[in-house]
Formats: sequence, structure tokens, C-alpha cells
Amino acid sequence: MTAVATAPIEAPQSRAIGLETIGMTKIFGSLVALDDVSINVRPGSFHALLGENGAGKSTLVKCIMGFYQPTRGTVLVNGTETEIANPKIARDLGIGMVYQHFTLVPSLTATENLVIARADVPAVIDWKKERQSLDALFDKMPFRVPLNVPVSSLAAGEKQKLEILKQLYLDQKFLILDEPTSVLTPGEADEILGLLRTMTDAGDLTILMISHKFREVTAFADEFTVLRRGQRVGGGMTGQVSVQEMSKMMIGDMKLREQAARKEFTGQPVVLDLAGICADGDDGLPAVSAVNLKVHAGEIVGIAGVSGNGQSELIETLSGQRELSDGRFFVHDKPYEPMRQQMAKLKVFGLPEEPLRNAAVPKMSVAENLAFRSFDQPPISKGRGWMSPGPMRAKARELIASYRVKTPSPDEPIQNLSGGNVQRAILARELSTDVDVLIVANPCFGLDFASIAEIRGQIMDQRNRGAAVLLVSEDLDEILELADRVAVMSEGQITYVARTTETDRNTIGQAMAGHH
Ligand SMILES: Nc1ncnc2c1ncn2[C@@H]1O[C@H](COP(=O)(O)OP(=O)(O)OP(=O)(O)O)[C@@H](O)[C@H]1O
Repeated sequence: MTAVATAPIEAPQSRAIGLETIGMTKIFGSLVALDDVSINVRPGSFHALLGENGAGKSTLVKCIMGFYQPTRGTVLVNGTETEIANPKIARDLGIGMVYQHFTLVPSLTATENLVIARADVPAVIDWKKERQSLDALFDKMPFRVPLNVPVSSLAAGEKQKLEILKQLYLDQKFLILDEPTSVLTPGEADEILGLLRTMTDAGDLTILMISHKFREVTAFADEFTVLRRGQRVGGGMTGQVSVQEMSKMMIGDMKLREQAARKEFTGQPVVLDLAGICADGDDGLPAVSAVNLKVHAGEIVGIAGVSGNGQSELIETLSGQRELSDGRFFVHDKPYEPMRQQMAKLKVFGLPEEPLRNAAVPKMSVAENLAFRSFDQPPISKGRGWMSPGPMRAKARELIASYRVKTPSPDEPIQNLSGGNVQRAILARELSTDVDVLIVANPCFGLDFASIAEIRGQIMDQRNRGAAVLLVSEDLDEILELADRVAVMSEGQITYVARTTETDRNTIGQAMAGHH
């Protein structure tokens, strides 16, 4: 690490760290992902980083964290030019990052995860003492996370809290948060962001938060920067700029897709029938208990619930990733087993959570990933297992264009796409043919607001065409906007079902909290 003084060192007023990037540029092959980006994150500020999917937000923070070496540009830490060659150097400087995905070791407890994450972890650990000091730390926090059970048994919201607590435990002074609230309920999000805001106000911490949620940005951030196509296109104090102005900075003059009209149906047949579905969780205990639910043609049934109440396991059973311990599925009254051939025959499609992990082969190209549904059918299949690259690429180009997937070419490994663009690519693949049943879990996770309008529009189009849609979402607004009926899942069971027009947010919220 070299530390060259380039400017008078701004004596930090507080323990928090100030950080600037100057002319940050990152080029991948022929793609300029970051183009001369200078941002200034003052010590003790809560700074939001905004931009549509693929704008360069992750690339910028990865350059700051030392995951990527910038093609050009420098980082100043507390006014001093600092080369951050790898994440360990960032961490030693007090710069920590909380990712969208989890980094905790699932088989270890929260206590074990935190203690082994420390740079000064002793050779012989006095676990009793460590637990006591952790208890003392957590006594100061407005929420608790179970410390002594394996992390794999924690709900997504608890894991995310723990990721943030880990950084506070490691005493980092500059935290980069990559969409930290995606898996949290609005209440949990407010709790965590509120705690962090108290710490920035006290001058103990600086936050740089990537977010697509304007509500959180205006409620908790004091400053913001907007990136578009790799460039800094705006920024300022959040209190002085309206949400409309911020969104215009993000997307320019692009027109948003209008909310699709809901087509009225009467007397539609049941297409998807979940009959007494039971399944165990990773810990071997029942996670889904006797779920009965019918979804009609031309209907969206939204499953709401606090994460960790069996929704993920239910979706996994429907996509064949988890075995049933009891119960059956029927599609058009025929027994349905979630295997590739039956899915194709009965036209069952889906977008699971974390599509890069669950629905893509990261190292394969975008074109190959887009062809997974059709590689064994003409024109892509030439028979006897041979694939035709020409038609495959042509089909990929068509889907890339109509779903506006941002990729340098169809041949790019899909893992190089931004998170939102992976999501769009998988949805393009799943919606590209005739769909009878569509199963989607948190389809707008990590998407910018323009893409959300696009994806929700696509889901509504499928419903209007007569598909039966099962939508699991942690975003109640999404369910209220899209679903015809809402079902609440609590402790593995469906505890409440109502037509969306005949219920309200409060009643659903109470059911989600287990009051039914
Ligand atoms: N390792 C890589 N190799 C090639 N291209 C990459 C790589 N990482 C990112 N890119 C490209 O750089 C551009 C910026 O991506 P980045 O992930 O920074 O966007 P983002 O603003 O974080 O988007 P999102 O909101 O979808 O996460 C995208 O076009 C992406 O495909």
C-alpha cells in the first residue's frame, strides 16, 4: 500500500472516514463500465449511490474495495491518496462492505461467524468470554439476532442484520452497503437504516449505500450521487432535490412502461393446484406444512409473508429443488412433478430467487443461458445433442433486444452482467414462450424502478393472456399492485387468503405478524 499526501489532510472531525474517488475509470474489454467518476463522501455522511441497472454502481464500489483495480483514477481516504490493492487493505483501513448476497458461513453460529471474521482472532478462543462481549455489544443495538444457532437456520432478514452487525463488530468506520434492505421488511429496513443514521449523525460512521428505493434514500441519506452509463450525471443534498428529479437523472428521457390494465375474467378453471404440500427445511424440521392453494387461469395469487416463513422452501418444491415430504401438485388436474420434461409439457415456467445461482450457469454465455429452455428443440437443436450456434445467437439477440438486457454481446459470460440484467435475462428466457403457469419469487429484487415497471408489466401480460401466476414477494406493494388474491404464509402455513380488492395493508400486515 502506498500513501501519498496530495492535499492537506483534512483532520477528521470524528472517527468516521471520508472518502473521495477522482477520475475513477474501469474498462472491461471494449466496455467502459466507469468513465471518469469523481465522488466525495464526507466523513459522517450517509451517502446514497443511485443509478439504473448496469450504471456502474457495483463496479465503482468494487474499485473502492480493492476487488477491481481501476483502469485509471485514485481513491483518497481522509484526504490522502491511497492505493487499495485488495479487500484486506480496505478492511485494514476501516472500510467494510455488506453485499446483497450472504457471506456468513451457514453451518457456524452467529457468534462463531463474528469471532472468526476478526483480524486478531486468537489461536485459542475463549468462547464464553467472546459470547459475553458480544452480548454486551448487542445490548446497545435496537434489535437482536439469535447468536447461538447455525446461521443456516436464520431467516433472510436476520442474516442481513447479522451481516451489518458483523461490520459494526469489526469496528469498520466506512460502510458500503449494496442494496442492504432487499430482503428486509419495511419495518426491519427502517430499524437498521435508522440505527446506521444515528451512528453517522454521531460522527462514528460513514455510509455509502447503493439503493433503488427512493423512500429509503430520502428518509435516511443526506447526500446522493447518480451514475448513468458509467458516468456521474448528478448529485447533491437529498433534501433539496425531488424524487422526480432524481429519477430523471437516473433514466434521462426514457419513457416508463405504463401499468398494464387488468383484464377481467369470470369462471376461469383452476390451473395450478397445491394439495397438502409439506416439506422440510435444511435443518430437517418442517418448513412448509399442509399448504393448500389453487391458482386459476388469468389469476395472480400473491404469497405475502415475512421472509423465513416457508416461502422459499415452497418455491423450491415447485421448481424441483426441494423434495416434498407430503402432498401433491396438479396442473390442469394432472399430477405434476417439477421435472424438465413435465415443465415443458405443462408449460410451467418460473423465476426463482437469486437467478444467477438458481437459474443460470454463471460461466456460460448469455446466449447459452437464454437457450436452456429451447436447446433441445429446433431450430437450436440439430438432433443427437448438437446445438446450432447461429439460431441460438439469433434467438438470444431477439430476447436481449425485447427485454433490454444490457450485455456487450450474446457471447458474454452471464456472470459479468450487472445483477439487474441477469434478472432480466432469466425472465426473458422464462417468458419467451407460451406460459400456462408462472411461478415467480421476488421478481423485482435488485431492479431499478424502470425495470420494475417493465417486469411487472410482463407478469401482468402473462396473466391477461390467461396464465396462472403464483407470485411470492416480500414486497407488499408489489403484491397489492399485481395480485388478484393474496395469501399470507406464516410459520409454514397459509394463514389468510383474501381478494386484494377486499382487504387492506393493515389486515395483511397483521396476518404476516402471525395474528390470524
Ligand atoms: N467482471 C466484468 N466483466 C465484464 N463486464 C462487467 C464486469 N462487471 C461488470 N461489468 C459490466 O459493467 C457494467 C456496469 O455493471 P455494474 O454491475 O457496475 O452495474 P450496477 O449499476 O451495479 O447494476 P445493478 O443495479 O444491476 O447491480 C455492466 O454493463 C456490466 O455488464
